[in-house]
Amino acid sequence: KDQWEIDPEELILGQEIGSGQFGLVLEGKWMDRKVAVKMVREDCMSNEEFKEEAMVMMRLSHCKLVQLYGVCTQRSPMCLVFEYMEGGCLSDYLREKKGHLPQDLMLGMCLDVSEGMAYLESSNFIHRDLAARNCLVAKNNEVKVSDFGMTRYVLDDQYTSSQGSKFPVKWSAPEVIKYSKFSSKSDVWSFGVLMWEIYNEGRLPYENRSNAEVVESLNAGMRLLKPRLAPDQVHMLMEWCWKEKPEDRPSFALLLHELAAFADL
Ligand SMILES: Cn1cc(-c2ccnc(-n3ncc4cc(C(C)(C)C)cc(F)c4c3=O)c2CO)cc(Nc2ccncn2)c1=O
Repeated sequence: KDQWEIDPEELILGQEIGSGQFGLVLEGKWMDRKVAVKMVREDCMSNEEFKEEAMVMMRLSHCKLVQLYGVCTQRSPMCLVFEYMEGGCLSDYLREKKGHLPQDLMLGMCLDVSEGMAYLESSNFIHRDLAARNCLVAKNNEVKVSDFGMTRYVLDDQYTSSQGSKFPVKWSAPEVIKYSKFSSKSDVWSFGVLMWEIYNEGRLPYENRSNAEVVESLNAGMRLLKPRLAPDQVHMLMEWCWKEKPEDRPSFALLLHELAAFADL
């Protein structure tokens, strides 16, 4: 049997914790561990694609990535079994904690994400939709990166095409918006926006601007303003992530190094 195959008999399903991109997500129990179980609707992903994806994601293992434990393909709908993250998604968490986020917690969150992303970068794996909404919070307030690479299985072209209404323009690098040119350096651009979200306590970037207006202002060289709570040195990193040319942006390895230095680690 394939080592990523989980025996459905060992899986106990619980409450619904959300309706994800590909279908229902339930909390559950597997091998005495609390898990999150994502049911994948057949029309979203072919079985073969699904298994191949699972093999890739099983190999990507890091303490700051939400871990895939395995898959259940013997039943329909198939499901993905993940480590359970008590705190839910980071964007909701930031909004709930607004006004009570100490500086070292916000810096720690940026550091957590940069660690997970530096690992993906070293594995030549591109996230493609890095944002606070796609990070999760663990019991100990640790932040982990989630749903990396999963955009490749979204069938809704409102989401996948850069002209689509659901495309994450406000987190996307110029070369992604113009040419769909994804890279770890375009993930770095998104990381800059994610740092802005953290220091703005979960506020949405360019809140009352349309995607078209955002593209226009970026072309004019305009960038998101320094969040009130962000130290100058962190704002400097954000602006570095938003350099027009990908090669002028820092790597995640370098961002991790800088953020660790700010945290005196
Ligand atoms: C692992 N995990 C996943 C989730 C959870 C629940 C519902 N939808 C999602 N999401 N969220 C976002 C998401 C995004 C994508 C893109 C392709 C990148 C667009 C693809 C997805 F498949 C999902 C997904 O499934 C998640 C994230 O995968 C919630 C957890 N935990 C809690 C705990 C308490 N309250 C709420 N959630 C948890 O531990």
